[in-house]
Amino acid sequence: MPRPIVIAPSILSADFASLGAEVRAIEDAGADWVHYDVMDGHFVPNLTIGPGVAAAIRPHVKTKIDTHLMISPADPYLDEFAEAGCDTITIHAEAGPHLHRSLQHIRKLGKRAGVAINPGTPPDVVDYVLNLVDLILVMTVNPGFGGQAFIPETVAKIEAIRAKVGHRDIDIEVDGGITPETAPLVVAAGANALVAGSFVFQGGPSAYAANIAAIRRAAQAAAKR
Ligand SMILES: O=C(CO)[C@H](O)[C@H](O)COP(=O)(O)O
Ligand SMILES: [Fe+2]
Repeated sequence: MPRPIVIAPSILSADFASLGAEVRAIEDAGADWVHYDVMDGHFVPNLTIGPGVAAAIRPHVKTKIDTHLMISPADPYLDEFAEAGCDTITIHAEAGPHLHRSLQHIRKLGKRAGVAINPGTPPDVVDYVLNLVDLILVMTVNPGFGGQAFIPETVAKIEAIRAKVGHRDIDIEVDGGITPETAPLVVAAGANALVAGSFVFQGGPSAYAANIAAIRRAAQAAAKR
């Protein structure tokens, strides 16, 4: 069975002064997961939020917190993100020397384990951890900021990852520059989980449902082909 299409709005583009209300609004508008971006000013050139804010929004989230750790090292913080109530914890393959050990640790914490790969990273880094991952995040921009343009060369890499994953129970997620125009490209290449920040949050809460629906429609049309 193919994995269902998932739309995961990135709260990087939400109003940080009202995160609880923003999370409730995107879920009411049809979000499948809440994508939670953690940046350390070291692995990526930007700083965002940590496990404390994840714990604060947890009571407002009915779906899943899909955590994208853009931090190095990640290992010292995995327990804290698990305790905060994150459901999926995704680490970057480039962020540490012990990808296998880090993924084992996330699984031991009882969480879904994800591995993310930057646009310049070859797909082969996932070859020997396929049995340890629930999600592979193919970055479609260089991580660090919302609102960047989709990098078209990443489409071939999504295809390569889909060929490796086959019908395993693993989500293939994309993140960066996802809109109704780019969604069909990534879904046709094999992605099923689509993160979108600036597109979903544009226009404020009254526009969230239409924005999510526009991406979902474009993705589902491509999935049927
Ligand atoms: O991980 C990220 C950036 O590193 C964000 O999830 C991503 O940027 C989403 O934002 P947008 O849809 O605006 O590109
Ligand atoms: Fe992200």
